[in-house]
Amino acid sequence: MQVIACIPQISDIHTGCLTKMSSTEIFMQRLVDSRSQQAPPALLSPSIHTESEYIINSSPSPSYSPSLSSYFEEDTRSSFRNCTSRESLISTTSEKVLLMSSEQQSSVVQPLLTDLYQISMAYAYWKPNKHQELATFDLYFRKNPFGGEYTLFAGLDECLKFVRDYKFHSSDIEYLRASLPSYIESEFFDYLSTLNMNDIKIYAVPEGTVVFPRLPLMRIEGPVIKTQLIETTLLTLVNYASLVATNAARFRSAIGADKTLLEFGLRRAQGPDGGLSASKYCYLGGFDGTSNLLAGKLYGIPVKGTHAHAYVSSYESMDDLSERELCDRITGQRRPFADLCLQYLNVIGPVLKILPDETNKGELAAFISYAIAFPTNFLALVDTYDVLKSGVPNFLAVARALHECNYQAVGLRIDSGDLAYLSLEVRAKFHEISKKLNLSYMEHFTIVASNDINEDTLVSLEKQGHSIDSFGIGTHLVTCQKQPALGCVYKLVELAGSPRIKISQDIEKVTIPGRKNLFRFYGHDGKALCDLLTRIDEPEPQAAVRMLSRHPFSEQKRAYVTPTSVRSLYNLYWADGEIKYSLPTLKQIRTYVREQINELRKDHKRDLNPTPYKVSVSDDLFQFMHKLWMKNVPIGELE
Ligand SMILES: Nc1ncnc2c1ncn2[C@@H]1O[C@H](COP(=O)(O)OP(=O)(O)OP(=O)(O)O)[C@@H](O)[C@H]1O
Ligand SMILES: O=P(O)(O)OC[C@H]1O[C@H](OP(=O)(O)OP(=O)(O)O)[C@H](O)[C@@H]1O
Ligand SMILES: O=C(O)c1cccnc1
Ligand SMILES: [Mg+2]
Repeated sequence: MQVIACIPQISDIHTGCLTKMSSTEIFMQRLVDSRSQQAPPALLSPSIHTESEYIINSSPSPSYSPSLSSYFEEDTRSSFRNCTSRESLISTTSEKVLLMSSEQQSSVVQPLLTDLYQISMAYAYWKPNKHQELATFDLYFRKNPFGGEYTLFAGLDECLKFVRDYKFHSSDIEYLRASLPSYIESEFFDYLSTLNMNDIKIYAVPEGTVVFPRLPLMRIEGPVIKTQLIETTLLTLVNYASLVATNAARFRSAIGADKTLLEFGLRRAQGPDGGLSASKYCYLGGFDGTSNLLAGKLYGIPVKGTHAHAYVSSYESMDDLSERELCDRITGQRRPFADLCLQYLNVIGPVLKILPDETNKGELAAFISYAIAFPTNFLALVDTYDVLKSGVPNFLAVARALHECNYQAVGLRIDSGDLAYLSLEVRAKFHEISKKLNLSYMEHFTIVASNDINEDTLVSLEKQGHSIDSFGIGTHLVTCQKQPALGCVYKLVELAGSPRIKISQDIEKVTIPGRKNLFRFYGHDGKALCDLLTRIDEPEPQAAVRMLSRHPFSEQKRAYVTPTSVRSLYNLYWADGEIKYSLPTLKQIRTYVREQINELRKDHKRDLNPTPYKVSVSDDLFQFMHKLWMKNVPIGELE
């Protein structure tokens, strides 16, 4: 079986258009192949063919305040206008691609993507006919990641697609028959082969909601065999998604709303599926784009990119240039572009106080060649030899020559050295040149920085002062360097109408029993005050009504709270075999994430020792839980 994410795509952004038929057919064929001959009916339904054409254009907005206007809606701007707008910096030229409907799920997400013990338990539930007993499970985590005090809930959309498409295929059943002990009754496998998730219910907080430890992010109700069987897959869909989305949001908070953040992590991610998920959920968490083309195609994320050192070092001298001319954008006249670049290097050198002879001519040739290939999107990687003595003067010479041919360069990327210092020095040189040449836009060329950037680097760069417009971030973002896993768990809280509790010596690990509701209280400033869990049949808390909220475990920790407004956090997302709630697009979730983070008080978000947010329980739930706790803990005997 092949994971869709591994499959080489039929075109990349630089090589032109995909044709509608071929991409659909090939994509479909791969989906089918990858599910061992049988594609699930949902994947073969005609709806998958309803894809529409989009233009991959410049990004919608480099800022952190994207409007709902789609990246793909800005489809009519000319290349030249793209290149002059700051929004389009380092984006690719306009290319037509087909955006696949994101209705489908990576084929790796399927019922066998689970732990053996789920199937073992399923059989053990089924054999004594216990499997239809109604169970409730809570999915939650116990500690916020990265030393922070909030987490973004992500992955819900994928969980819902998973339960929607849940079906063991004949090869899965064959595999299970061959793998499990031979005395397992054959009827169990027959039962599994007809199993679907139509009679379970999933309540959840909306995807993108800011959440906290111990809050059930999802409440799953239904026959115990089914609700148990989906544990591992739901956890794997939520854990990394929420972790990396939270990481992205923290990077965003560190650098502010006005900088462009690009995810460059595919090469460093934990495998192809990890790379694809990283691109998706970093965008959700507040990044502006990705270098990952497949993520762009599948999820409609803006794709952006520059070039690598290999390209620069592939040229040794000006003699390597096989093409030296460029057509003027307006007149169409052929211009001696390489000669113009050399000429302008002689003008720029003295202004920057460098000897034109000293810049690396292989680098200059590479820049010239790249500018001829992408005259409207020229962005040069300037640190292959020496940023200030070679890369920047060469870049500026080419930019000036482009101007002569009625194009505007976009900017440059720095991938080593002291990024704060270099960016300020480079900006100062832009300033000098723009004054000298009387070309004011040159002062505002984009400076992209990359190279092992993490959250602390961003915080530090902000403190030092810098002139970077855009950050390309890979390794530390997608691998979640500071904390590589979120510990979401899935715990039974009720069976056959009776509450269940899991006791632990570690008080934080004791589960909160029974079916519960979840409310967020807001203060008069519109900021979130605290969250409150109640028993399922308690009356809903009301705005302006004072009520007692209690710490779930510490008896003495309690407070009266009078919320200005109250929000019920759960929606019923899955019931009667269908997704009940119209799911927002990735872009809408991204906007919601920003609103959610704005609802949090600053002190919960600061990078050093943030204030913990209060997650409380109602008095009723507190009493209920502690009674059950007492009942379940045996009294010790001292001798
Ligand atoms: N001004 C700065 N403040 C804090 N961290 C910075 C700053 N500039 C760069 N960094 C970070 O410092 C690290 C520098 O990496 P490293 O020591 O490997 O140097 P380098 O510039 O990549 O060296 P080389 O040119 O040899 O590859 C990177 O993680 C980078 O993100
Ligand atoms: O640094 P990251 O945050 O992971 O971002 C992605 C990196 O990937 C690229 O180069 P690569 O690391 O492959 O090679 P290089 O370090 O030698 O440039 C790019 O130049 C960045 O440095
Ligand atoms: O486009 C880039 O500059 C890029 C893409 C991936 C990794 N590093 C850099
Ligand atoms: Mg690197």
